Amino acid sequence: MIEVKNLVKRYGNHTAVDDLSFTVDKGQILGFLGPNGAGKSTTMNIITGYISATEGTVTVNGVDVFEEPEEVKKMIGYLPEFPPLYPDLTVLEYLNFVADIKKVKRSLRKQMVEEVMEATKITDMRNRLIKHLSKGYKQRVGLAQAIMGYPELIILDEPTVGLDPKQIIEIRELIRELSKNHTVILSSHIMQEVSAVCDSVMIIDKGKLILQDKPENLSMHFGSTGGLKLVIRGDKDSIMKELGKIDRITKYEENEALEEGTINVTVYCKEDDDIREEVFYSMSKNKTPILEMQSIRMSLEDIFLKVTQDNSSTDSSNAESEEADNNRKQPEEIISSKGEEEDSNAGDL
Ligand SMILES: Nc1ncnc2c1ncn2[C@@H]1O[C@H](COP(=O)(O)OP(=O)(O)OP(=O)(O)O)[C@@H](O)[C@H]1O
Repeated sequence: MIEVKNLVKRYGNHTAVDDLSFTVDKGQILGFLGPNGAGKSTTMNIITGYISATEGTVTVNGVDVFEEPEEVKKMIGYLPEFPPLYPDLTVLEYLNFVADIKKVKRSLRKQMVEEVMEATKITDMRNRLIKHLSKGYKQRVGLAQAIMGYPELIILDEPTVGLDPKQIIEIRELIRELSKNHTVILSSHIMQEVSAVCDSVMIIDKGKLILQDKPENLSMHFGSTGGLKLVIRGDKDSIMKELGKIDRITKYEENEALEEGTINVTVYCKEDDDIREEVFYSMSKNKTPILEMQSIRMSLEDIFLKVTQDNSSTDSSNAESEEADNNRKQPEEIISSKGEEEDSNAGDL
């Protein structure tokens, strides 16, 4: 469905997106995860045709974003970080306006507006001015404009930012619902969020892809934390003496044994070391069988913290520039000029 190849975006000598390649299959929800300034919004803005790339290609259903931006835009619904809403319009007026801009056929318009309001659960708010809606409802209206015209691909930039926990759950449910008929890419800096909603997670840091996998597989890529939980049958002194001969073990922690005649012990080694085989052969030679062996894996939060910490040393390069602020357009500019305009300030950093 989407193929991003060797994408690069430079602002002067600052590289916001650095040789990024990935694919998203039809019907998938891809979570785009990374700390502030990782390059999530920039990548999304390029996919939607809102800004240009310095290098690389992006195709949606085989259509090149840079060669046929209009075609691609028809396939994409976009909820930017700051949704393009008009506070002085009612929900219904606004959605009719969006349908108009998206060139929804007149004969289909009334029904589609009703369906979209139904899907995003805002029908009851149809006659309310947008400025009088809560943040959660405004976000739903933002989602409604993104799905108007039923694009195949929906891109959501930080869709739950600033919402309270109840609203967050509701928006996540909505996103899951949407994925039944659409391919969804959503960005977030909250690990919990992407693991709760997405089929696949991509972690980016400083514009580079760190990894892409299913949420449940993420920890595997980071290996163990250097810890190995063991249940071993046999004499405690003999086991501890044997383990003591393994130089690569840096620390032991004895836990309460749950089974008679066994010991529970956690052994630690350096983070990038793997002592499983050595422990196995050592205990085998000692004739003290290992009944259980479990690597202590990083939690999703640990992984994200690791990525974030690694990134923090380069914070100065991620400082929001004046240019970035200037780049944030007013709602009407976003709707009318999305993708049609080159990021004219690029290169002046
Ligand atoms: N118009 C611009 N001019 C100069 N630098 C920019 C511009 N837009 C973005 N950047 C820089 O590019 C980098 C990536 O920014 P981007 O907004 O894509 O990150 P992000 O992952 O979406 O972050 P956040 O979670 O904070 O929104 C940052 O260092 C940012 O300051």
